[in-house]
Amino acid sequence: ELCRFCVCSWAGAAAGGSVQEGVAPVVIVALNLECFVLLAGVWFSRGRSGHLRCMIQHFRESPWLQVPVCCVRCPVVHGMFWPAQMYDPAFLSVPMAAGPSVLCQAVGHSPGAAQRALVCTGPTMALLSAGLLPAVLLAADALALVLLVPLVPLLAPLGLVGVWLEAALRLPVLAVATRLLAPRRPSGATAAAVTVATTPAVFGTFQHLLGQPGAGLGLLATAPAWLGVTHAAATLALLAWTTPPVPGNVPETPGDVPKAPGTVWRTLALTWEEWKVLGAALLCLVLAVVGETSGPYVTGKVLDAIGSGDGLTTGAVGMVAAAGATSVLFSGCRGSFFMLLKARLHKNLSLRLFSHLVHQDLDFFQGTPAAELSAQFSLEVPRVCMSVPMGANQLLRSLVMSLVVGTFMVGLAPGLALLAFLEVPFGIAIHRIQSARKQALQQSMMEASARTAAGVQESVAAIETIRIFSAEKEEEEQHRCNLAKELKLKEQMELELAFFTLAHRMLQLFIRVLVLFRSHQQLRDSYITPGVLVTFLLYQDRIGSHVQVLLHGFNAFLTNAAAGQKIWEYLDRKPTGNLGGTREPPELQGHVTFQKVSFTYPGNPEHPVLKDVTFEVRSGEVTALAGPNGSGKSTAIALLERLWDPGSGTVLLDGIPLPEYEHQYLHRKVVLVEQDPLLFSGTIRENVMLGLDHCKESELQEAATAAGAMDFIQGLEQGWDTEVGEHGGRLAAGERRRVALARALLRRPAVLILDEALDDGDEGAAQRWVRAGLAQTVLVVSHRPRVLDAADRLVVLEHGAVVETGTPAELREHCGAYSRLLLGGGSTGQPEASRMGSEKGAASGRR
Ligand SMILES: Nc1ncnc2c1ncn2[C@@H]1O[C@H](COP(=O)(O)OP(=O)(O)OP(=O)(O)O)[C@@H](O)[C@H]1O
Repeated sequence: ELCRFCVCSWAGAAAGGSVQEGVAPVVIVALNLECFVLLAGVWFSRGRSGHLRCMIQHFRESPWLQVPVCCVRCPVVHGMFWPAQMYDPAFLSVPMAAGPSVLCQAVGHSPGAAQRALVCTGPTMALLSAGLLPAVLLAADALALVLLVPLVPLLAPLGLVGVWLEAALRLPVLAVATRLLAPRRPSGATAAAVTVATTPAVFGTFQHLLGQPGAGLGLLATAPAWLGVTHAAATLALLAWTTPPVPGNVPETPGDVPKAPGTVWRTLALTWEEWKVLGAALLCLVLAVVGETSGPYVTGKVLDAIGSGDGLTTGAVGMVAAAGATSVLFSGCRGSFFMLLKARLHKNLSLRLFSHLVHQDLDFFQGTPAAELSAQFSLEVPRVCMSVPMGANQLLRSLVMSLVVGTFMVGLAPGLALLAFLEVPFGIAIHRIQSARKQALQQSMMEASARTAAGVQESVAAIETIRIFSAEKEEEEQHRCNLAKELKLKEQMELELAFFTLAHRMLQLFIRVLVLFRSHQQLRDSYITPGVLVTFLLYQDRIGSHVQVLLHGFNAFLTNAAAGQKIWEYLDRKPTGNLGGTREPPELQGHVTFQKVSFTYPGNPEHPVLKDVTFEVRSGEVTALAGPNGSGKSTAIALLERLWDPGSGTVLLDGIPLPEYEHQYLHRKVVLVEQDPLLFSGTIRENVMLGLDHCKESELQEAATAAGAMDFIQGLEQGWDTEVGEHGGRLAAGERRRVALARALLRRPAVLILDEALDDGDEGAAQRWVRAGLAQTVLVVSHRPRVLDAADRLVVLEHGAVVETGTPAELREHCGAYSRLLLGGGSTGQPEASRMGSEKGAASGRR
């Protein structure tokens, strides 16, 4: 906005200068130029090249005052460019009064987008509302100048100071006047008031500094022509660029810098925890800046000393060397300290996030894709941790350097400095346009790369199918096509980078020539010495690069810090489960009671999974949970493992509710072995001993023998020291299960839960373990009739409710749900034998 109004008023100011000299055509040229510069202004302020193209088309096809009327700014969906139809002449012919839905249909937007779309009303209404601000400003300014007439004799002798005082007195009048427009006060009203008030004074100051001493604009109150020209330019610009207010809920365009002050502050607070390293880095930064800035200064002094005939003294050479050495030494230390800071922050934040996440409830993990969580660790944490060290390293250094060097430059030669500073606004303009283009291209590039990567992944995953159908050629062609698209985008990016670099270099060259031209005049008139000129040119070289870093760096800092939004959200998330139990009795019987337990998964609140479930698992017995698929067996086990807490009712262990037990103690005493258990990379021994500091070899052997794992372990070449591979992938599924059983038995659990972990032929194993004291109580979940029949007691679930309990013999005799389950497939109506294989897979798959 500032750019928009600055540019508009500067063009007006330039036109005003020409009018005073009586060159009328320049006014027209200036106003036209202004329009085009403003186009560019809007282009980069919106971050959309499409906007410019759209505008130019409007320019071509309609009188330019209709531009705001024709401009429809639709929210950009998913950060894509404006739809191509936007530039379609057919779209441009849509009557503007047609309303949002017609316009948005014309550009192919959804009705939802149509509601959010910005549509101007009729041409007359738009012009009227857009014209209100300039009219109010003009009226207020005229009034202010009339009021200021009595002060002219006081202000006029003060020269430039008087001009600025006049601007300062006009400003409050203009600002108050814009308040009169409330509640329909446009967003840029203050900027417009400030620009209109200060433009003549700024322009006058430039004229004074660059021209002959004494030249420059007089008081506005004595030159009303100026008022007319400035306001005319501002009015045209405001009319052309006023867009209707943005309604709520319009998504931010990706070009906008994310506003996340919370995340920035929290990132800063995180950095503050390492204040010692940060302090050391900042100290080195200051010392390096001192070295860097004093270098050109002492060089200039040395040159002047040589020029004046004093010659090259040791002291002078020593000063130059000291400045250089200070700069080099502390720049290096500064970089190292910031790198150290980054590494420490990375460690702290990763650890904090991980420790927080592992305590979250299961519903959090079910609702958050694993890929998203791992992306936080691999991408976002490094970005956040890099933001402050990199930002401070680059931004602070460049900020301090820019301020110090800028002040030196103004002190040495104010006129030359102002000329040199012209590079800043134009540099900003080029940078904004470039980054808008880059962002859009990067987005397309990311999509193209993702497509290529997905293609490769898919081909590799489906290599057998490709071979079977001999589709290698098609896959190759597809990959070539993807790569070609990527290459094209890359080329375009490089080309644009080259173009913008060239544009920036040309700008620098142009300003450098201007400065040299002007400095030649000043040298000739003895305003400056050659030493001052050399110092000035050295400083000019530096300030340009520092301003560039500031421009790039600030955006990068905000974006990187804002990347932590999700991380802070995760860190703020409190687990709902209570893990604060303290009981750790030395002995446990392993008696489990489900008392009127009901449960519903948070992800599916409409569907109660357990309803008033009450049953017992007696100590010293093997109890089996039976029931058709989806009857709630695994859910009951999950409650016993405290993966979830019941919605109502209680699960008791030895008469004490589970939440009262200390978390780690409970999980040492209640151990679960699943159908397809997870092994960790490492040896068989390490997997069996997992989490135990030490155990006797005899205990290890006993557990492995009881689990039926001893035979296959002894058969392996490396025996206990065989590597199982990632997730135990080098072992067969049955072998993995036996290793997991050995791991469970080694701990001698109070309650051993076996979820589909027993094969046919293992049916007597659970009883043997209980008798041998390897487990006090065993709870078995199985679909295998032989395993169920071998249990001491059965609990049959159907649709989340207990329908039968008793010994297998009693239940068989009863001919109820259990018999139906064995014979007819229970409530699913499928024969049991045919369901066995598929159930195993389905059950483990869902789990
Ligand atoms: N995480 C979950 N979120 C929502 N619903 C779930 C979840 N896990 C299971 N369910 C649902 O809960 C019900 C009971 O599932 P559960 O896995 O406990 O049954 P099961 O008796 O163990 O079945 P199976 O014999 O096939 O293993 C099913 O309807 C299932 O769809």
